[in-house]
Amino acid sequence: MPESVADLARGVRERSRAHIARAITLVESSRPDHRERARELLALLAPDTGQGMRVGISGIPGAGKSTFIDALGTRLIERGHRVAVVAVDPSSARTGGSVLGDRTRMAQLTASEDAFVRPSPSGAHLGGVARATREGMLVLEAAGFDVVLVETVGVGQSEVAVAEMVDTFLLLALARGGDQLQGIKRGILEMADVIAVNKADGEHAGDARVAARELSGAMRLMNSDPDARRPPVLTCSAQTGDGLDEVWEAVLEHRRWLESQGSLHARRAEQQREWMWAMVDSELRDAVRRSPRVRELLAEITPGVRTGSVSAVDGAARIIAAFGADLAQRPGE
Ligand SMILES: Nc1nc2c(ncn2[C@@H]2O[C@H](COP(=O)(O)OP(=O)(O)OP(=O)(O)O)[C@@H](O)[C@H]2O)c(=O)[nH]1
Repeated sequence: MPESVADLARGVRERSRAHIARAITLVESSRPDHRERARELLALLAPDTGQGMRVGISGIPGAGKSTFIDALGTRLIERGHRVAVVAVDPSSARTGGSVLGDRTRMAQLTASEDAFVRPSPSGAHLGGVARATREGMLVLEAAGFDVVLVETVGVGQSEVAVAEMVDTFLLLALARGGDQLQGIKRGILEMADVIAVNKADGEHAGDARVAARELSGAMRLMNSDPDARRPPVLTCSAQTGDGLDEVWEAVLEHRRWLESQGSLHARRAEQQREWMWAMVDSELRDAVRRSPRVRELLAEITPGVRTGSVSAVDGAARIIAAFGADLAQRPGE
């Protein structure tokens, strides 16, 4: 007999690590009966969510994300915070195991009672992974974690998914020889609320300062509106701890700026609305793929779509019609 959802919710609120882990496993599952229980659980926990500071942390592999999160998280715990780390890494589906949020990469945090480090959920498509991470974040907020760090790799669409679930988006950059912007996509710079050039230590300290100045200049060029907020570009060393307090102060500063404009509330309200539609998209997509008529039709038309004898437009219209026919027959589905 599985434990009741009410017991699970109580355990989460009482901060039992075993309950928290089971609750996150439940919200990560895509099985329809688990989804039903997850919805009930999230409804019970809803009054205790939302109070966390949600901070996204992005950077190309090797930028030092895990070292940074370990060091920053440890400092925040020393100041009395409780820190959760979650991740969005759809590539973990391919490797069969998650890279981000790996326990061994955040040794200090993992050992702390006031931290909870959860690897990226695995999943075939980004929408499902992002849903699971977002719901995991809500569970952790209900368990009293007041800082939630959401880690992601600095490539592709996962940054967008993370930006849509956090209050502040922090980009960790690296100083490189020559063109400092190399490897950082413009779209990611545009999403950044705070930028920190990491590994500003030893012989590289000077390079990091140059890179920070160049990035700062690039941000000015990207947005010429004199009234626009420009993300600060700082330098830090996750290894020595230099600059970490300043980076956190910049995160808090961004938060105060959002609050002063009423934008924190507006940002979250907009995220909720977009989130609702993302769920509709993802659940519809799953329902269409489960529909028996659609499955039959797919077997019939997919070879033709590949060779071009059935156009993609025509194929899509027939899939939707087949799904509609299934729905009409079984309105409860
Ligand atoms: N010198 C220096 N090295 C650092 C710093 N931060 C991280 N590193 C080193 O950089 C390497 C990559 O750091 P990680 O924290 O694993 O980087 P990551 O961005 O999580 O990288 P992936 O695991 O590939 O996603 C490790 O060898 C770290 O020891 C720093 O501030 N200074």
